[in-house]
Amino acid sequence: MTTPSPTATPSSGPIAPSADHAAFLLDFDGTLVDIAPTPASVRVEPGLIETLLRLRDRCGGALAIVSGRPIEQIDHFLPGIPTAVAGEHGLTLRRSLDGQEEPVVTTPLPPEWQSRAEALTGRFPNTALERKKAGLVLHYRGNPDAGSLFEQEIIAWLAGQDDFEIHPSKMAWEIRLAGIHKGNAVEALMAQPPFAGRVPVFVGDDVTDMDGVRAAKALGGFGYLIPDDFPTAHEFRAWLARYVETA
Ligand SMILES: O=P(O)(O)OC[C@H]1O[C@H](O[C@H]2O[C@H](CO)[C@@H](O)[C@H](O)[C@H]2O)[C@H](O)[C@@H](O)[C@@H]1O
Repeated sequence: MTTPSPTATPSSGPIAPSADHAAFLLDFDGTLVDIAPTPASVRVEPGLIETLLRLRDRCGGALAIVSGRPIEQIDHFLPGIPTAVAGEHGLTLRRSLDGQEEPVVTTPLPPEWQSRAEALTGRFPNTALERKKAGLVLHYRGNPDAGSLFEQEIIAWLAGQDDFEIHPSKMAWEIRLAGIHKGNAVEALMAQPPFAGRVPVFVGDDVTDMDGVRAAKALGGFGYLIPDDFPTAHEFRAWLARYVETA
């Protein structure tokens, strides 16, 4: 359990510990960047890199991105910015800027699911298949009518096995390893420097982020969701920009 720390309140919005006590663990899509038509088309807003670098500096390096995306995608959009990155909802972890991704032992995804998913997304225009280290995402933002059929198909593929689960995402269905969630990543990060001993502040926007919120609160910290606590991702980023100047 972390000891109580002074809180800082930027001119408006939720409270957070002062920067010399805080560790920030932030979601990417829908939080640091607005949701876009495709995963590749998200845009990092002008000023965000500067805010994150200042945040990392003010928090003694305790800045992590905890994303559903693979780590290399976070590196692409935020190169050299967060100290640590957890990818694929906590399956993968790199704890430091110059460190290596920690080795992961995964159950191999049954190859027939990949070919079934390719066939399925091939039947529906403007849908897409995203492959991860230990999972698949079937995106239907470009064709919302495909969503319920994707769900039914995936549920049928997964029947009779316990290694993988179906999870909802924003206009997407994801197959992931059972038991993997962002709460594990928050706990693992908070156990070691530069995060250990600080008060976690987790911010996200999606169902997958609720585990991060729960873990941060269980560690004596703060967990915030968009739109419950910040009306929009843009307003969260504006709050963060004010925080780095005042906290
Ligand atoms: O945990 P996050 O960092 O929020 O990542 C969650 C998923 O984000 C991506 O998909 C979502 O964002 C896309 C870009 O805005 C959007 O086009 C898509 O509809 C959303 O589902 C990413 O592709 C997934 O791998 C992440 O799990």
